[in-house]
Amino acid sequence: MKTYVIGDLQGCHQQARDMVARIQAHAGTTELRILFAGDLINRGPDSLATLRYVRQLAQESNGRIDSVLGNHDLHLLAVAYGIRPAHAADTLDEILAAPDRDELIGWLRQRPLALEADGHLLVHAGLLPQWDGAQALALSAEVEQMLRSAGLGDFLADMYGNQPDRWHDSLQGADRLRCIINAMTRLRFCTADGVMDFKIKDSGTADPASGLMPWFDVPGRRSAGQTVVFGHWSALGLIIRPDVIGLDSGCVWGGQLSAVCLQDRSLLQAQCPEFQQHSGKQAAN
Ligand SMILES: Nc1ncnc2c1ncn2[C@@H]1O[C@H](COP(=O)(O)OP(=O)(O)OP(=O)(O)OP(=O)(O)OC[C@H]2O[C@@H](n3cnc4c(N)ncnc43)[C@H](O)[C@@H]2O)[C@@H](O)[C@H]1O
Repeated sequence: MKTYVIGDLQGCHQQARDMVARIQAHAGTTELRILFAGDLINRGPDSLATLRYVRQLAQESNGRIDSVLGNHDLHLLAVAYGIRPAHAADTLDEILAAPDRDELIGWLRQRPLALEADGHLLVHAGLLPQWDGAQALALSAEVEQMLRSAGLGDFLADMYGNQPDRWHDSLQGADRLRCIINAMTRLRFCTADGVMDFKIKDSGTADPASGLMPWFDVPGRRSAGQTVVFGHWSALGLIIRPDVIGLDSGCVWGGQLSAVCLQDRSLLQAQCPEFQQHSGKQAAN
């Protein structure tokens, strides 16, 4: 069995199809598992086709193809439930108007926030330093139970916000779920104590004086013994280390779509058209 993880697609349908075909060729006759790092949709040109494609792959795969949820996937749920207005930059209208919208949304809300695969832990954004892999999976399951429940609409109204910005085991209710979601789908930087920052998005580094560091560089983080695979951080770009694999190399921003084989760390990359101009580039112009 070979397991490949593909980074953030963000509605880049053709690039997704091409990457899956390359993975199939790369794996040859070996049995294959394909996981997506979340943010299947939004910002890119073809969110509807991308969501339909990944859902169909997953449904035909007998559990061997799946995706974790990203912040843009959760945003689609909130817009579809009428909780949040769409942003001007969203490219979600086709999904919202699609005849199979309910099936697509129904599939999306069944997806996990975290997955274990071949000793690796997959999550869209990050983990707080207090969590080991087992606790992260248990906390993900708490959110999944809510997303699949009849209370989803009410919860989505409570999902937004940056507080509480740190974990405590005693957190309860919407605060607890929001903290888990913010870490697993939005986190980039935090302090050594795990206080989350959501302001810095367009950089791979923070001012050292701020006390902020990438979540995966927090000394003594409890998940360090297991390789964590994540996406979300396009300004950081591809990172492959023994303890972390970061796979958002800016597909939708004119970068690459990246995929990695977890067994041997083979890297597959494809250059993508510039569907959106990123903030770093605008600042340089
Ligand atoms: N609890 C909660 N609270 C609030 N919102 C919640 C939420 N739960 C879910 N959400 C949802 O989250 C959604 C997204 O929020 P946003 O706030 O828009 O998301 P983001 O951090 O910009 O993340 P994104 O996933 O787009 O990151 P990327 O690295 O590609 O892009 C990040 C930036 O990097 C820049 N960038 C990309 N590549 C770069 C490069 N090479 N150099 C410099 N900058 C670059 C881009 O211009 C971009 O500005 C919202 O719609 C919201 O609804």
